[in-house]
Amino acid sequence: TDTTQTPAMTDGFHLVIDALKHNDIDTIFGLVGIPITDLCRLAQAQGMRFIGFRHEQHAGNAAAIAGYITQKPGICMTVSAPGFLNGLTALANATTNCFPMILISGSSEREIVDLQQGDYEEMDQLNAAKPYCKASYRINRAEDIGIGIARAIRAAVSGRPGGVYLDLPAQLLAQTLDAEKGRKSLVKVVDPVPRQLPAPESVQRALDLLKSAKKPLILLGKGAAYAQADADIRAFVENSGIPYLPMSMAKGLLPDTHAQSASAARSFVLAEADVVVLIGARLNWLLSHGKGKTWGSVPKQFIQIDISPTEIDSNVPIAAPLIGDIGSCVSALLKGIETNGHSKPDAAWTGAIYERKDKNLTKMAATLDLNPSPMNFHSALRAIRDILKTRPDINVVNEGANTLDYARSIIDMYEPRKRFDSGTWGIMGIGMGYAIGAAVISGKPVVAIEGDSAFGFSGMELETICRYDLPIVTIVFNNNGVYKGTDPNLNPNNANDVPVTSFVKGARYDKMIEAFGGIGYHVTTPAEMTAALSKAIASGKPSLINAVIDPNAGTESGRLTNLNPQSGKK
Ligand SMILES: Cc1ncc(Cn2c(C)c(CCOP(=O)(O)OP(=O)(O)O)sc2=O)c(N)n1
Repeated sequence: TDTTQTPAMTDGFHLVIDALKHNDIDTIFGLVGIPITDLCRLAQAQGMRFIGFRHEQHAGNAAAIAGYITQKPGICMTVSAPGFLNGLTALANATTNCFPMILISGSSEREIVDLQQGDYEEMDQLNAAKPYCKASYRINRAEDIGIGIARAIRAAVSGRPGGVYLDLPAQLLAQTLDAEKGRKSLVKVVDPVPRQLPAPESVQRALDLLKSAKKPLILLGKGAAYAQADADIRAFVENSGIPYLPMSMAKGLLPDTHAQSASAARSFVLAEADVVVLIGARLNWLLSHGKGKTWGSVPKQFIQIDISPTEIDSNVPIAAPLIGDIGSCVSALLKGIETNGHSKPDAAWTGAIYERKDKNLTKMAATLDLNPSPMNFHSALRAIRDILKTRPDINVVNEGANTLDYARSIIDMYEPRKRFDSGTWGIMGIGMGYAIGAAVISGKPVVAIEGDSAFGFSGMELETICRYDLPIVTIVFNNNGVYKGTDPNLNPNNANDVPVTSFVKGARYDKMIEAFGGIGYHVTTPAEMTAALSKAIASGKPSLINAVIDPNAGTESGRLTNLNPQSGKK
């Protein structure tokens, strides 16, 4: 009898899963279909967690948040062409926000696509992705799957984190390879995020500038939260005594109730500071590009920590660039202020900030204490704030216009990497994807505070949330429209036309989640909000609170009203 053993074989399907697992990746967010359905089945069969979505953009957003929380790339898997395109929005958003994720999409055969012969879901995905992500690769041979996935992982997390596109032509998955050769082709990425230390002379320049400051300010961006250098960042703020301002996703690095937080005096400190230390915060539109009336007339000198040298001088001259990873740079500054004879800021500066904070907080408290009917953003958010203050472990997702702007200042955060919002791009639709990503990865409950229009972008994922029985409470701020719900019908030819910003009056979003087995609550007062939110969190079940908000409350575009173009026509 023939005693020669036919060599054991493997295939592209198995090598993709083996390569991900070989790099300690255990979760895939995606939406199946040709050619990845069997790949996702195999992932599950091999013990990976596959979370199936209803739209690829939300799977991608979940993957992005997984990356932000873990510093390992979140994985989103989609079908070719339209599925890839739906995921591309999330990939571009991840890249803009510096969240590490890999969008893996099946694709059509090169020989057909390149001759444009009209393949099923034909698209040149690799080139379509290039402008919107940090790197994009295609793997054509099974023996290259190991190095290809390693390359994608390193590209996603090293340097400035971001989105990577990985293109897998359908035939690649079907290719077979000697099992031993396949095993040897796997690559475990070594030191994917190497420390990048700042030059000593750069550190000294920054310390000398800081020492000369009369009104120093520290600005913490979401990069500072991502860095997971929490203890050193807190020590640098507290040991230097310098007031700090957290950007929205950096809230919680230090508790928002911290004495050195200048959030309640944001306008004052941005205008009055003379030396500003930027830690993981870029001078983009969120910071008025570092110039103009936001920054007042006091000349500013910036110390900027960034991993990328070309970020420096992007908008305004930077007096003391510190290039390196945030952990290494903050650690160097922390050591330096101890040895460089740094003294705490003048009491005149910290006292002025305290005074301004106190005045602003008193003014805000007055609005918060009002209890109008129907509820407005403030009265609803006050009830939510008082519940969340008792549960610092709960993740908060937040999007909308007024809902985003008011929640950012009213809902205090106490722990890092617990607030996920529209971020650098101001994108709507991140809600349910971010909530699922945060719940799956952190294992902690999520409260998603959503404008009703914002919720609409990802609302169908309520079914996903119920299917995986995730402890996510979605609160819809229901004011019957985009921004507000009070626009008139402007159509001179149709008295029954619908105003461009309006939604169904009195919509009951709480009934939506009941359709999938979740628990719905309908609230019209802060007291009802308090009761419903407490019950929903305690239940640990997928829940939705439909919060009726006064359609007249708020402003168009929230605080961005001024970005709406105004015609010069008189
Ligand atoms: C993908 C996408 N589409 C549209 C917008 C424009 N937009 C939209 C549609 C917003 C929603 C505002 O309505 P809302 O009900 O969610 O907010 P309120 O909190 O003001 O009620 S905020 C905003 O900038 C966007 N930012 N992103």
